[in-house]
Amino acid sequence: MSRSACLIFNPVAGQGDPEQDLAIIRALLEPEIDLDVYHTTAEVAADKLAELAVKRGVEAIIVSGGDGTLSAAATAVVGTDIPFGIISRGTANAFATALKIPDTIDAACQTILQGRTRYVDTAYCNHHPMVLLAGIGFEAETVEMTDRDAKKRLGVMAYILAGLQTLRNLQSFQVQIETEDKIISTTASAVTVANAAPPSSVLAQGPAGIIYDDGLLDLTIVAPESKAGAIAATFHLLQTASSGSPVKRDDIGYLRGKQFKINTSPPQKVVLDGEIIGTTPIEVNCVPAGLKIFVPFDQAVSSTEKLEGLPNLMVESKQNSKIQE
Ligand SMILES: Nc1ncnc2c1ncn2[C@@H]1O[C@H](COP(=O)(O)OP(=O)(O)OP(=O)(O)O)[C@@H](O)[C@H]1O
Repeated sequence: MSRSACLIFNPVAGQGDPEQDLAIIRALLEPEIDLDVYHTTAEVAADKLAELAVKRGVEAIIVSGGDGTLSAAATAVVGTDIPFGIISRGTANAFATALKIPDTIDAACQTILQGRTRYVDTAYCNHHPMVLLAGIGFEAETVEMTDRDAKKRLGVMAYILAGLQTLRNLQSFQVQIETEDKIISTTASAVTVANAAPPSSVLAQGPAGIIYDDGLLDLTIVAPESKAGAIAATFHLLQTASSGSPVKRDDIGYLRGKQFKINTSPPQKVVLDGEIIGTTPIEVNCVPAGLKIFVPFDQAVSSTEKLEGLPNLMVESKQNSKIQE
């Protein structure tokens, strides 16, 4: 057998039968990959298991669980250059969707077997590694209201019900956002800094498309003046995200940058990749190409460079001499 990997498996994630899920994963992967399987427990989380795997110098790390498990494991793999395989078995599967990885066990395993990898950006938020997004305000309140029991019973509906409940008590706050070249002050109900985001993360969808390998973060400010305005703004974000056009409402703003320092008055809860990490202030810094993930063959890899066609082009490698004309 030529390939090996550490498989980190959360036995309580999602609504499926974990024993059956693991049997399917093993049946699909083990003919080609020598798997070393570790289960997460209530005490030993996926980040600890991934950290130990990195220390052992494994060839690849494959993680199977919900968004919490995938994000936690990814934090230990950021910056290591160890390929990261994603087998999503959660409620929302935002992690896989944001990174355009299939979210069925079968297709996710095929993606890993194909062995194609690409680099994606990550970020640090107050020194915590971040793959998807940091949400201030509305999103953090919604996540806090959605418990594991509700998710088991209701699935994604649990988030929607919690969202509606939060909307009923919609709070706005003063926010100050410092970028590399400006300081912005406004009133908002939600501020979201996204490295990557699935379409379902509506509050992150200010710009037309979030690019996860451009070395930049996308910040969206949602500042409705009433509950009716909040519903209209959310609907507008849904529409513009699906049509790929930028937002056009006065109560929604967005900008891109390599880093953001954000403070609010009063302090607001912060959710980072699905987990509450504390309250504002936060500082978020992009880490270009921080994570190497297995991706499907049909995923278009956007080019990071285009030089061909330029007049009198000559490109020289710094090690060798001229390599392209
Ligand atoms: N063996 C276990 N027993 C109890 N809890 C566990 C165990 N393994 C992991 N956990 C807990 O599972 C949580 C992570 O769950 P995860 O997010 O992967 O699944 P989910 O909640 O079903 O999915 P989603 O986040 O997509 O809704 C962590 O809080 C972790 O402490």
